[in-house]
Amino acid sequence: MSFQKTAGWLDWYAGPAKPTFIVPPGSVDAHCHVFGPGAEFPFAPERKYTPCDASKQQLFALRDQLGFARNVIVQATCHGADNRAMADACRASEGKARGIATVRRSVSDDELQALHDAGVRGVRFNFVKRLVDFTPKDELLEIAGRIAKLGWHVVIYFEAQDLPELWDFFTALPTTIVVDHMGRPDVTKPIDGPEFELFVKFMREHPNVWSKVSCPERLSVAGPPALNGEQAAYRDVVPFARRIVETFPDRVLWGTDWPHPNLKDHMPDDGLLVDFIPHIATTPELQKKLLVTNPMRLYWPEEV
Ligand SMILES: O=C(O)c1cc(C(=O)O)oc(=O)c1
Repeated sequence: MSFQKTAGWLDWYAGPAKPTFIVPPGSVDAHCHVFGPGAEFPFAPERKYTPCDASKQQLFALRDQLGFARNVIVQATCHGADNRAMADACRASEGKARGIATVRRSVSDDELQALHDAGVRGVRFNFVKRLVDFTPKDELLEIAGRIAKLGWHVVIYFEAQDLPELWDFFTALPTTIVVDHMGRPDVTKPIDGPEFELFVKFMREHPNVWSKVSCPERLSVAGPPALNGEQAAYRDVVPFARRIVETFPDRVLWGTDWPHPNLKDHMPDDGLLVDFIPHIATTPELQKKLLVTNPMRLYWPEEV
């Protein structure tokens, strides 16, 4: 099948810089996606956007270029609950990728087991309205109860203003919870204002909650973009990410978010995104936790 990209779609950045920051050995890019390729793994009919292709081979080439050892491949919403592209990439990685799936209540135990065998270790619940249709909470709780038995966790994606309304649901989940992109703070608001404080409280009061300190390119308002060798990109996001890394050093993960769906302004150079890391994890100890120890504990516990 051939697909027409959403109007204005920005393709991922070809030929990223070699990062100046050398990541510690065994580093994990804990949030990235594959898109199709559409001809092999068609995009889902219910999708809200149609991306460019971004194949497993291209993802693995990026991993090597950036100096990373492993990936966690998160099911992208353009594939709905059809996990074939993600699972195929995990299987092809020879143990160097784990996956996060999207499933419906109708998923069978055999299907869950097959995903587990491919390397899946969690499911994603998405509350960002421009990306997905609403799924009833009782369906999500039922899924969470089932995947908990496999030792999986739940990844949640939501926007900061929706946390109050979602709080009771999130705190009822029985597994480890991983928040995508710091719960998308509005970085024009004060770092010690009520909105971000609520997110910090969410993590402080719930030791099962982890956060990805990813996506400065999505959250930044003031820039500058990670392009053309910029070594101090997305300065307005730094205090937010740094606060989470320093307050919860054992519950943070980092990912490129390649191939960066739905960016409207610019497509970052992923090499320069890696150079963002030492601004938010400022010591070798914090960097090792963020990039190696934490993701290994969550995704490859049998190796630690
Ligand atoms: O903000 C987004 O548009 C976005 C979309 C998806 C997805 O479509 O799965 O994943 C992300 O991590 C971020």
